[in-house]
Amino acid sequence: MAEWLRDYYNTVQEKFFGLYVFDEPFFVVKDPEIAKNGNSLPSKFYSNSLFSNNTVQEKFLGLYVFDEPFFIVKDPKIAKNFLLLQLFTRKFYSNSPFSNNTVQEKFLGLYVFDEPFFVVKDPEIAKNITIRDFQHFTDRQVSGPSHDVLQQNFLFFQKSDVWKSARTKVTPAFTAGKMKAMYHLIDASGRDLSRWLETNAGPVEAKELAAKYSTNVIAKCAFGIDPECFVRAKPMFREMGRRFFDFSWRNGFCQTLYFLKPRWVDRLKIDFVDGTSLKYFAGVFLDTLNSRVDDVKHNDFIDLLKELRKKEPFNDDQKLAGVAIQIFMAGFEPTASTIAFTMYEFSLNKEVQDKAREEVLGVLEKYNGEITYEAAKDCTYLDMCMKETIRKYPVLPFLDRACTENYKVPGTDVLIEKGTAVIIPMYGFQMDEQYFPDPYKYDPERFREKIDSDKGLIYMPFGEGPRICPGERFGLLTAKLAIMYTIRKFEIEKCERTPERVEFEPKSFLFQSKVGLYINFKTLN
Ligand code: HEM
Repeated sequence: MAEWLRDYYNTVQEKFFGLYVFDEPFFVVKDPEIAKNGNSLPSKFYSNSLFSNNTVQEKFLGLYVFDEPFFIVKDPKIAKNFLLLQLFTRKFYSNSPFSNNTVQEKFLGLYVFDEPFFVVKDPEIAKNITIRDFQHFTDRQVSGPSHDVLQQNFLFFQKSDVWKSARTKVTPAFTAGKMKAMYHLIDASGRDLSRWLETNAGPVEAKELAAKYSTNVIAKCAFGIDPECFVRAKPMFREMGRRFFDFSWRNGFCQTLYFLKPRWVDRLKIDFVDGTSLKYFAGVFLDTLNSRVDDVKHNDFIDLLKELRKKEPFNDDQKLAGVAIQIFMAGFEPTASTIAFTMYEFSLNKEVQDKAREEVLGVLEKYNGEITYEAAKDCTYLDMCMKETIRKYPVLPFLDRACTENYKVPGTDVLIEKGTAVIIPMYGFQMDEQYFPDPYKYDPERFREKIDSDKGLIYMPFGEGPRICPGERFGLLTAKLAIMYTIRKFEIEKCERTPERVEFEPKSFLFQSKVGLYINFKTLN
């Protein structure tokens, strides 16, 4: 990467160029005169005496002194507010802070602290990295915490052969047949949601509503319990789940470090999520596992994990608990977020909502008014709506990979060295108007035709390649059912507290709205 930055440096004719680090512009100096003047950094830079007509108006700037990046802060808020992980990926992707430079290129590089990151802007390179040349990028850059057996068994964090073996064992849990077998558990949660709305119609915070529903679903499927999120005032399962991704400084800081400074995580033994919640979920899972009589089949994830107990490397119950917690963690939040953002967009786009309802009611006539697995499959317009939701709100802002074998970018002299972090800014691609015109418009019609990925990736809400999300089918079915149960009986409307547009929470590495997504649910006549 250092080499690449040198190339980058050599191609720029200007005396300086710009880069974004997080969502803020960096000013990189190429001119010896400017660099020399930089010796008296603090006063000169701070006082604007060098570049009075340009970027030193910004709140901070950066420069290289030889090959060391320096970051000069001019704004007191920045230190507090640097966890803008999700937005930096889009800004990098879409525009250069200084318009005439190399961000027109197919990729760019940057330092995050002292680590080089390779940022992809080209669909073909994105496809090569995730699929065709996957053998060079088998791992994620994110830390694989070695200090804790539960978190070590999160598939998302696992590396190389350990990941490959675990992934092979877990994949059979997500086939269409397994989804069908678990359908009754998801459906029961859909009924809970619908019943709750019947007595609580009016303004409701959609994310909390959706999180209760998806927590019910995954608790039933992976922990064998019903947490009764729609019945109890403060269900423990939900309260503990909330701690995983709430907007605390602890989560913001630690979870960002997992992606940007994995070595610190290992050294400092930092947990990705709150330790009390981890212990709680492990306890619930192990209680269920140990109480199950061997020959009774439940057709849920626990059955599969019980099978795995007999085999390596899942011969330790703590490891199995880690897998169950991963299913919960990776599953409940993205699913809830997809449901909530779909409801939110329906509240703003009545014609889309009406069309989806018309389809659902039409399909249900064929199934005697019953929502079934087959009925859900028949709602193809609703599929288009889901796809549009996760285009605009893709849960994760980017895909991350680590280069596991030196890789020469085809058609260039650029070498990505083993160990370099790679970022594919999914949000950038999915909001790029050359691929998705008028990108802020919620328009499910974009998905009437299949997105062409022959030449490269432009749409990847579940990731791509061997590390693609295994829960895609499960997540989409769960989200679809929630919407079907809602719109068949309720009109979703804007209310006074509905935000005009969504602003993303800067402390979260996932896309989450900064404010509650309040919307009105009105019973249909
Ligand atoms: C709408 C819902 C969901 C979305 C948008 C979503 C999105 C994603 C994305 C973008 C990735 C990273 C893929 C990559 O790096 O190429 C991922 C990974 C993963 N997801 Fe999902 N996900 C969803 C639901 C679920 C569900 C329901 C489960 C489990 C029940 C799940 C389990 C996982 C796991 C275990 C991984 C890591 C896979 C690996 O590294 O091999 N996800 N998901």
